[in-house]
Amino acid sequence: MTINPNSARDKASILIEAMPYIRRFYDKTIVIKYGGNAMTDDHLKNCFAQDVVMLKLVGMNPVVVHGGGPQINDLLTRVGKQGEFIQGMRVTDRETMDIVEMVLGGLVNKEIVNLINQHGGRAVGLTGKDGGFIRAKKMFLKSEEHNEQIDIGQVGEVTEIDPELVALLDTRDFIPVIAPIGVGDNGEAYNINADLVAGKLAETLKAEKLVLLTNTPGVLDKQGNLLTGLTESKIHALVKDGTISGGMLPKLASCLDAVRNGVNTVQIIDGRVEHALLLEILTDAGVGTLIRAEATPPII
Ligand SMILES: Nc1ncnc2c1ncn2[C@@H]1O[C@H](COP(=O)(O)OP(=O)(O)O)[C@@H](O)[C@H]1O
Ligand SMILES: CC(=O)N[C@@H](CCC(=O)OP(=O)(O)O)C(=O)O
Repeated sequence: MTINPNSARDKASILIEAMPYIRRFYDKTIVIKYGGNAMTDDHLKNCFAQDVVMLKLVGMNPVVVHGGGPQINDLLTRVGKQGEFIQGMRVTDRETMDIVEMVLGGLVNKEIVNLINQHGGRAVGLTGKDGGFIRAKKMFLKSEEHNEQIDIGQVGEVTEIDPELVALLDTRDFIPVIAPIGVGDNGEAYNINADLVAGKLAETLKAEKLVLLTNTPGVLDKQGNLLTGLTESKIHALVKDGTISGGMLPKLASCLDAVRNGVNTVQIIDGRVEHALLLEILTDAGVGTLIRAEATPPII
């Protein structure tokens, strides 16, 4: 059927289509990871902010965790430094850490907060230092060949998230917008991959859904076809044969952690599509890659 958006009947049917989704997600927490690669142009950023406000207005509790990898790279280049990644994690020396905090906790966080507020929401920006709510410790990577530890500087892994601050904001209908910076036992700042924070936060908040917006249609096979219904064993096979690499590695690791720990649905979607978030949550047209627990039957 072709939908004519000018016809009253078709407009109504689009709205009615949203009803089961609104019912399902009403009063539920939805953690949204907004990747730096999906923050490409102003129009898309405005669409994203409108979608978040819409979800809040229909009674859901959206919590935004944002990245900003490309935006950090831009500032590093301006100060004459080159960004370096190992296994999808930025090598973070002290100077880089300062830039990460400036970009994530400052520029990117406040831009998203401002956009949501301009569209009628009430967003509040946080980093893990606020209320000390994201605790972290130093992360070491394992070298694939020699099983040795690789030190990548001030990069952290989440040890604990205190859900109270987010819950408090929720009671007053604020929308939390969270930058992935954690705080260590001695007050030191850690640069944490935003996917890892989003996954852990979804678990801690017992979110109904985790949605990750990025710059691909989802997880693709070697021919570029979209894959969905991915389970742990399928993901391991795709990592082993080199289909999955770079930034997709931490993304899928945190998706798997989230489904293992009680988040009902985890979906990677294309943030370059206008209103991708709204389409994913409120319509039958949601696309992208669904990640599911091994034993769960496919949702559709
Ligand atoms: N199998 C795959 N399917 C899709 N993307 C992949 C795959 N393997 C690696 N990637 C890379 O992962 C990137 C997404 O991760 P990342 O750059 O960290 O995005 P974000 O900033 O949204 O977190 C894609 O742009 C792509 O370059
Ligand atoms: C340790 C680490 O790699 N941290 C990331 C944090 C930002 C991020 O994750 O941004 P995206 O979601 O846009 O990739 C970084 O420094 O780029």
